[in-house]
Amino acid sequence: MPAYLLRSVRPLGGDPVDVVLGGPGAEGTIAQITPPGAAVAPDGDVVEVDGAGLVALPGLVDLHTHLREPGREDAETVRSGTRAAAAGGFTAVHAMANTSPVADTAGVVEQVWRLGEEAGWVDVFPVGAVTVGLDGERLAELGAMADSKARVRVFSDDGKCVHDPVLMRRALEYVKAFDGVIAQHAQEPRLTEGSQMHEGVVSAEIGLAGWPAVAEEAIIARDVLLAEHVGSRLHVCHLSTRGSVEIVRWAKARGIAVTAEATPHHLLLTDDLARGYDPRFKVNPPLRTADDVEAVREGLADGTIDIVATDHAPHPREDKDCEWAAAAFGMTGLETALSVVQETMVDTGRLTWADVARVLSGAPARIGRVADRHGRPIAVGEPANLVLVDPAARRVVDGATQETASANTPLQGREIPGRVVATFLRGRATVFDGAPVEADA
Ligand SMILES: NC(=O)N[C@@H](CC(=O)O)C(=O)O
Ligand SMILES: [Zn+2]
Ligand SMILES: [Zn+2]
Repeated sequence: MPAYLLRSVRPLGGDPVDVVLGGPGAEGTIAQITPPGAAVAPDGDVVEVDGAGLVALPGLVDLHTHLREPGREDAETVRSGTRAAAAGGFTAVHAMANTSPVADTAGVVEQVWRLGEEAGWVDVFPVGAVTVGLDGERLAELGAMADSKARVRVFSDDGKCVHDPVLMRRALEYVKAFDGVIAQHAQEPRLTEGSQMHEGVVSAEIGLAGWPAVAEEAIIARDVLLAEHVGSRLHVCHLSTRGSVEIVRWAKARGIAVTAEATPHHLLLTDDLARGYDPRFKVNPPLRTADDVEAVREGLADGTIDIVATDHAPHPREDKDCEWAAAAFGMTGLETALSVVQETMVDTGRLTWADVARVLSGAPARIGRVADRHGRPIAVGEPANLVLVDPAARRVVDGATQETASANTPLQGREIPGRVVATFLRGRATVFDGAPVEADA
């Protein structure tokens, strides 16, 4: 593996520096950070990169990815999904548990973890299911998953809501023993029976069954109170409404240990897009109104929302190329997340690149309890997990040419800013010159 000498990159968008990754005695770590032109090439094989204009960020960490393996390898595999993650600038992803079989035992989470190690594109941290089979009836063996090789700390029935308040309470109590967190998919099931899109003016006009904001907000309100009552840690998945932002803001002011995520699509897109009945825009929770999008941006800017998580949800063509009501919920996001955050938050002046490093790397690593290895500062001696971004580039999204095995991007044909030029995982380039690099290449 060569060392890399990155000339004149801008860590967190700050002043240019030279950065050296790896070299004798510093394998896998950041070896030097110097004023531009002052870095000394290490002995041995060195690749020099002209980094003028490039922003360096710590490798991105996704707390919410669906890799679909085991069971739905027609939509994605650990290999294809993590290659897509590297292409998007990620060095770690948390893989959701709604696979087939469900990741509800030590055996399945270890299998997913091992597949991630073998693929080598990013570190894969399996999420464990809260309930057996995601059926919401019996707690899964959370302790066994925590103690397994996969060291699970994040537990979620994502795709489904843990709607029984007694089970939710027990799960919150149980994970305290190993510093775990329950990541809730907040969707009151009775209020969303048959729901197809956000309940509002557009759903009434086009005649699709509504998914009211209150179905999300009622669960978040209940869960922050449960987290307070038992003194445990709650994470709110893909929060999408103004009311949800307000509840989390209230809970944080009260000192409740709650964290929240927003997806790129809820930062950018609205329910108006359902008018064309194109199932690309069908997702859980649904795309909401422009006012909700504004509230989510405000929440991310003021720290109420801790992180951006992709909720990358690949689906094969036959589950998306059909009429709206029959189509699966979900959209891909790993390869466009950073660009959407740039467009909605950085280019609008609402977040700095240092903030982006926090919401897409530092904070998700802390919430997922992997901050000993990921989401670290860009400093000498730290693991060389980095992404180099060209914020001046523009590109047109095409699902057919992405690394993910599925084409259900909601941004098809759209021009977005920013491009990942290189991704480094412990000093190895997983992406170079904008293209994925096989480990043995
Ligand atoms: N977001 C989605 O619409 N779908 C996700 C499940 C989920 O995140 O709730 C999926 O697994 O396809
Ligand atoms: Zn979900
Ligand atoms: Zn999800």
